[in-house]
Amino acid sequence: MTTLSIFDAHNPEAAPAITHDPGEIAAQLNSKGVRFERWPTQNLPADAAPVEILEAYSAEIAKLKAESGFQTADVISLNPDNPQKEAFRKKFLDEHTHSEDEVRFFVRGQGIFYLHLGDQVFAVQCQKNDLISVPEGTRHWFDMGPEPEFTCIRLFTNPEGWVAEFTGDNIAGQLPRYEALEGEAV
Ligand SMILES: CSCCC(=O)C(=O)O
Ligand SMILES: [Fe+2]
Ligand code: NI
Repeated sequence: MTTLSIFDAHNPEAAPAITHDPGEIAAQLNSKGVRFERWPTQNLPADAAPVEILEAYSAEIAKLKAESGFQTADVISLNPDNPQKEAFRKKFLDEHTHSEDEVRFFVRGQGIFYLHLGDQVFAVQCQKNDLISVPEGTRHWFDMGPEPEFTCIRLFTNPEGWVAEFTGDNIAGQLPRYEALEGEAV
């Protein structure tokens, strides 16, 4: 179930405020300038090739490109049998920013986006159907967990795609990781 857990960035050990209501999650995120919507998905095989996924969602990608000026789309897809899963998980686990607006659309599985907005961290446990934006300059990180299972379409305004600037802040290490949040919020 999609879940939003809001933490106090200065008191990461305090219990978060938790909601599972998609309307409430959207309202909370929208009030911070973050887009959150639930879009229809198709049932594609877990091992579908990126080109097949981009083709299957070409209408949605065209809509997002026309609306928001996105130039590039790619696909990130992980399964628990991926021998490089630990390295992939690590790649996104530290707080970073992007110098452009980005969108993520979960067409399969789940993962947690942590958005550090002012004095709060919004941990969004995204699921299949969830579309979330990461506005330019937003401090954030992503945890796919130890047994990753997801397919995400990513949209970029930068033709080169994913470029991250790490903040050097270790806040990500102070908040509960995927394993802890998964149990707490379900
Ligand atoms: C679910 S997409 C992988 C994470 C990512 O692209 C990001 O943190 O920018
Ligand atoms: Fe990112
Ligand atoms: Ni619950």
